[in-house]
Amino acid sequence: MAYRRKITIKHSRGIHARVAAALAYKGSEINRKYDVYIWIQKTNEDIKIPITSMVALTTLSIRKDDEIILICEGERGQEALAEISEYLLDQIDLSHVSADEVDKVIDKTTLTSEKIFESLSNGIMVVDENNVITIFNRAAEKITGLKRENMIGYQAHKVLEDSKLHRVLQTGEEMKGDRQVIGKTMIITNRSPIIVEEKIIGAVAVFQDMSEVERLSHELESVREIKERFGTILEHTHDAISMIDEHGKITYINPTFERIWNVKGEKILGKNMMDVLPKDVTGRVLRSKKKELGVPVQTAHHTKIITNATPIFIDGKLKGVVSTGKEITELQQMMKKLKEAEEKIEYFQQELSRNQRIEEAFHSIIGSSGTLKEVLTMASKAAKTSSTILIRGESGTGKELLARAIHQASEKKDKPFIRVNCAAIPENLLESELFGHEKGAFTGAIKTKLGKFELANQGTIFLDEIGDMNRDLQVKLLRVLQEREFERIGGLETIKINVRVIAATNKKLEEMVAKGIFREDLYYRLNVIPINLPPLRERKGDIPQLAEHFIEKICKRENIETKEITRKALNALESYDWPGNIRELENIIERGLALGEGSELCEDALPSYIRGKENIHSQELINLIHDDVAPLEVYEKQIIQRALEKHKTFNRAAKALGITHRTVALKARKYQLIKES
Ligand SMILES: Nc1ncnc2c1ncn2[C@@H]1O[C@H](COP(=O)(O)OP(=O)(O)OP(=O)(O)O)[C@@H](O)[C@H]1O
Repeated sequence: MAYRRKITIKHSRGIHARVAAALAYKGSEINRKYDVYIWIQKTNEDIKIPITSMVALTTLSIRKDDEIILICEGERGQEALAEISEYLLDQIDLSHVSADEVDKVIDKTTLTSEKIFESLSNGIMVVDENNVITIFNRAAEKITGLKRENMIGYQAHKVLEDSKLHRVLQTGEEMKGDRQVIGKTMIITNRSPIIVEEKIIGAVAVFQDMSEVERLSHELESVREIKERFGTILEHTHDAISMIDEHGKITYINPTFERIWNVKGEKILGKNMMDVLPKDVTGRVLRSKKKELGVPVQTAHHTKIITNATPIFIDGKLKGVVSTGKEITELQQMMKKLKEAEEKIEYFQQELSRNQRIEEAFHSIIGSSGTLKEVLTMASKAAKTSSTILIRGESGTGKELLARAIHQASEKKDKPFIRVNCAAIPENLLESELFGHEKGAFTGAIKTKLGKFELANQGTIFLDEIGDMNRDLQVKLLRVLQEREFERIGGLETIKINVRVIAATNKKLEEMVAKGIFREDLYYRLNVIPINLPPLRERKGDIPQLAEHFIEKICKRENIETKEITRKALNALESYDWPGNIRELENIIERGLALGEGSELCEDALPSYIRGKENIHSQELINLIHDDVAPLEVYEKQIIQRALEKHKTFNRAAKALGITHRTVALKARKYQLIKES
């Protein structure tokens, strides 16, 4: 029960410090006596102050004739109010109060104030009206790094350079939020005058160390920035993200989550996840406190997602669960696309390296005539397979060169390329050359020898002049082509091989087959991919390019300066028929470079039979006194031609030349001296 009473203060100086002390003393006496609690309130203010608090009473600044309300709680409040009112209205005769009692109250109040000052974390510096420091608390020492004994009793502006309290004393105006740096510390200071009875009796500065606040504000700023950034990421990611707190309440879901689960944030935020979306994994993780990764979940839309849910612990305490979910369909599509892209890349890489390999391999074959182009296209296609190839063409047309290029362009390029010239090896040795022999297999076989087929295993064997192989060997070769196996001469072991066969000939195999010289079955086995290299006379357009190529090649080899070929010389080369084909052209160029003088390869450096091809028929056949020596075939052709012109029939021409009728016929056909019917 509270009792109230309004009274007017009559004391001439209002409730000043000593009156407040006396009143506080009296108030506590009455409180005890009647077992009550008394407050004082100014009529126009809300705040009520316990009567026992001297400092608080003085802060009310109650003057003479001010109205106050006395409030008393307690059963005997009426009596207590009567006694304290009487005391107050009596004008508080201070002479009746023992100085000792008042001093006690003042002491207590002063000590309390000091304790308060000391325990404040803000620095406090008080000066009197002369700007002499009277209070400098511990926090002030700590913040400014200055010692109290060097401050108290000294004028503030003398010991603290930046102190502005003297200005406050002069103006009586407050200075708020003044920032200053003392040492390395940022300090914010509020300064106020202390005014008693309208007189400035001092000033107080309250300062606060802002370094920590600044640091915290920076930290807060960074945290805010991070929050903003993560917020943006979360809002825009394609993953469904949700968070629940430790009670299972939904605290966050992002737009993808809303879409995938067909929910609206404003409807489910704050609700329990288990109630709203029981299929979601987060509830389970909240209970188990263990993360779950890669959990397939079927959402409302029949969309399958893969969810990862992780509990969040802060200082060891479970604070909630965060989950991320990715649509499987999207994932699967991405995987599919990735796989397709990988396959494509692999394919293109293979194609690229294969094409590069083929291009490089065929780079050494010069010529751009249509016929050669066709041959190269065919050969590059054949290179991609492992089929047997039969290269046809006159001597010197580049059969071996092409065979090597095919090998280089093929998958087997890093494996051996073995060449066997079937015409150059005596018949009785060819078998052992091709298939090898065991030690003691025949006289002279002193040790086991590997054949060329074994050496070429995994690679390519080039059987040059295949038309010169005898029938027995043809059988054995046929078996290798069919079965991919053979035995060494004198050996029992069957040797398996994986070899690409490229055969070459300048012979007319079809005729040989017809005559029974060449096995038909072998012919078909070899002729899987036929490639015909045209003679040079049928692609004369390639001559300038070839000539240039050989000039460059030879000059480089001989370390001499490259020469240009004159138009006349080229004309001469182009008018010649080249029975020895490109090999012959290469030789002529080499000879011309060796014999010719000057910076150009001129017509003079060419042999006379090439220079004067137009007059060949009218020329003396062979003039060996001249330094020009042509390939044997050139002379042979001319001799046969002459003999036939003179003797008309093969028989008589043969007799005149001292060779058989058959040889004359063969040569005449070879040099196209007769019309084939
Ligand atoms: N198109 C070409 N470009 C550059 N050089 C070539 C070309 N054709 C052939 N040659 C060169 O001509 C010479 C003869 O070629 P290759 O030995 O390949 O002919 P071949 O037809 O195998 O001859 P043979 O039947 O007499 O064995 C080689 O030096 C070769 O490098």
